[in-house]
Amino acid sequence: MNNEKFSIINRLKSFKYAFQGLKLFFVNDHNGRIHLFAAVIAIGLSFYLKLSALEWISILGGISAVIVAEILNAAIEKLADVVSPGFHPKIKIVKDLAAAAVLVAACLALVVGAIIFIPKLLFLQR
Ligand SMILES: Nc1ncnc2c1ncn2[C@@H]1O[C@H](COP(=O)(O)OP(=O)(O)OP(=O)(O)O)[C@@H](O)[C@H]1O
Repeated sequence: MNNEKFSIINRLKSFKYAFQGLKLFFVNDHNGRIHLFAAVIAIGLSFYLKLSALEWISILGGISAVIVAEILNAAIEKLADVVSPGFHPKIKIVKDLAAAAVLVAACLALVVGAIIFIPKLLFLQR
């Protein structure tokens, strides 16, 4: 437990650092930029297709799961590169597991997107 006195300034600083992390991810990280682009497309399509509240929740849930997984994956990769700059079989397992988390979230988001968008897009063309 932290015995430091509660300070609103320190809480605000934590937000500042978190936003610095977000900026690092979405501006400097290639995967982050790709995910931001995909999220913008999905949100744009959701507005265009006038999704219901439940459909919006599913799409936003999918987007956040992928972005959260990718941010944690990027953080783990950076930490692993400091801990072991050279090849290490255990670092391989750590990095592969972190990448697997992104893969699972991305596949599920893709399925959710397909279930919601495909019937609406097919219906639009008739
Ligand atoms: N230090 C290491 N020791 C062992 N295996 C590693 C190491 N670094 C990377 N690897 C292997 O290479 C794969 C890719 O690692 P890397 O850090 O390049 O991830 P990436 O997703 O390609 O990176 P980026 O996000 O920069 O594109 C890992 O999943 C792991 O199997």
